[in-house]
Formats: sequence, C-alpha cells, structure tokens
Amino acid sequence: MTRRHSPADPPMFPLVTAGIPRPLSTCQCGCRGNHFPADPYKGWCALSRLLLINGPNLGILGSRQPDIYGTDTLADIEGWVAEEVAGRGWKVEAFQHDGEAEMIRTIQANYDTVGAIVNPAALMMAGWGLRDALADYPRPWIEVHLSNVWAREQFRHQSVTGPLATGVIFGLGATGYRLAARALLERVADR
Ligand SMILES: O=C1C[C@@](O)(C(=O)O)C[C@@H](O)[C@@H]1O
Repeated sequence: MTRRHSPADPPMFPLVTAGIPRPLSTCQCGCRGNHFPADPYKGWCALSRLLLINGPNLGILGSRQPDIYGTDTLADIEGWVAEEVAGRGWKVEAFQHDGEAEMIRTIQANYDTVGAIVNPAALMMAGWGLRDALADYPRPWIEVHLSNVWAREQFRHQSVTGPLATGVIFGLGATGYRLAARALLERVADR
C-alpha cells in the first residue's frame, strides 16, 4: 500500500521485517529520508529541502552598513524564507560562510536539494571556484543581492556566478529572498 506523508506524519523509519530493518522506497526529493514517496509535486515528498546559502560578511547583517544592507538580520531572512516555503512542506537548510571553500563544500553536499537561493556576497566578483561548484548544481537556483549592485562601485557591476543562475534579484533588500523563494516554488511545481 502506498502511503502519503506530511510534516505532521513523517514515517521516516525503516520497516522492520523479521527483526531486520529494511528501508522503505526512497523519495525522489533527495531528502535522504527512507520513506514512501508522496505525489502532490510529482513524486517529490512533503519534506523537500531548500538550500539557502549566504557568503562572506552576511552573518553580521543587521549591524553591517545598515544604510546599504538594512537592519534585518540573517536570522530574520532565514525565518522569512522558511515561512514562504512552509506551505509546500519544504524545509530550509540555511548556511552562511565567510570562506569560499566552505561555500563550495556546502553546495557539493547539497546537490540533492530541490533548489537554492544563493547570495555569494563578494564572491560574486571573483569566486571562480564557487562558480564551478554552482555549475554542477543540478537544480534551479536564484542569486540574490540585498543592495542594488549596479548603483554601487564599478567592481560590483559584474557577477561571475550570475550567468549560471536561473534568475538574479538585487536591490530589494530582504524582500529579494522572499521573491526568490516564491520563484523556486513556482519552478519546482512546473516539473
Ligand atoms: O557582501 C556583499 C553583499 C551583496 O551580495 C549584497 O547582498 O548586496 C553585494 C556584494 O557586492 C557585497 O560584496
């Protein structure tokens, strides 16, 4: 019998047959849970994971140049993204790293997420290693910048990662992350 599950009912435990744990069929969402696939999103389960990754110096949002980046903290932003996608049952996996190597490792470890929101911060300008990691990311992803980089110094006018993104949002502050989450909800629903 095929069973659906929801966040309220996550049967992520192995079946026990004659004392031997046996995994249930694996969901296509990449959530790594051993459970029956649910189908409201074409076989993707209700526990899909969305990757939210923020680069150097974004961990101090709230106090960092508030005239440019606003006063919202990263925790605020992560909460709002989680709120946007909660209705779909998506769980947000949020990371912030100040180093490119950690960014790369996090992306590589999360190729099985449903999609990603990435603010590469200053790595937008010369993060070629990050660019290569994102080139292998198999799902839709949106690049977000809080500030309007085009209205700032010339060295911020080009992103090495942006051309690989499904879309780029900049200049809308924290709202940009919410919009990115909505865009991903739409994209994944279209699969
Ligand atoms: O750290 C950042 C933040 C930023 O990515 C933004 O969100 O506006 C813009 C980048 O140019 C800058 O280096």
